[in-house]
Amino acid sequence: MSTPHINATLGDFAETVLMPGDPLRAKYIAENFLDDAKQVTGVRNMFGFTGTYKGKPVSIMASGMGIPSMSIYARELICSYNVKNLIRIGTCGGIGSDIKIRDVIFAQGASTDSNVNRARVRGYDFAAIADFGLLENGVNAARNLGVNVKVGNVFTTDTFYQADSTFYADLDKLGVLAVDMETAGLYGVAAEYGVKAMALFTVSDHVITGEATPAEERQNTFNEMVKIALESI
Ligand SMILES: O=P(O)(O)O[C@H]1O[C@H](CO)[C@@H](O)[C@H]1O
Ligand SMILES: O=c1cc[nH]c(=O)[nH]1
Repeated sequence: MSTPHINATLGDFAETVLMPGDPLRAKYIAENFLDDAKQVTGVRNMFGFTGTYKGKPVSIMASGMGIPSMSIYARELICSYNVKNLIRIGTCGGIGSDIKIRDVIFAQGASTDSNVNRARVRGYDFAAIADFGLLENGVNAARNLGVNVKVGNVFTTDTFYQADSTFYADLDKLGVLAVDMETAGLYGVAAEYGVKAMALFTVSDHVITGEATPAEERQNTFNEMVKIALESI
């Protein structure tokens, strides 16, 4: 059995799937963190792998960039492959003045300029939130690994290149920690189908100060976040 975008068979995915945006990061994680990893899907090069971490089955599946792409993969994983826990492991742009590049941030909630979640509630606001259990496990795993994390509201945008950069200052005043492009969509899909979702990120750049992580350091901070996610399951 396959879906329009995933050519795996039922049983190929574990109940818990970690989702980076980038397919090559999915491959990197499978090769460097999992035991007995095998590729289970590759339609459009949106790679998915299943293996074990410390004996527990886990899958890694890329989401691509943006809410529409994430929503397609999340929906197909849930409805056709019985996935129950979706954990986004991404990069984000820092917004808050106390957010530094390389920080790890958990998205307790995700605001958005997309209409997808309002469409789910007849045009009203929908508070897109992380599953509390996944969030708690993630924060505890970070504490056990000695990693300081920030937890709060993020903003999921459809527009990577904002025309008006003062928008970020407005978000900062509202306490929004960071910007990404998928989390509000993931939380909306998970709520619609009654499964659990959570997102954590490493801060790759700061959208107000312009500071960015040097490429060679990006992998190290990314590894830290992957370890937190894997230890949390
Ligand atoms: O690193 P990933 O997980 O792709 O996340 C961030 O990076 C992409 C933009 O460069 C968007 O997908 C954004 O959400
Ligand atoms: O979505 C994202 C991710 C990283 N940096 C940004 O500015 N935006």
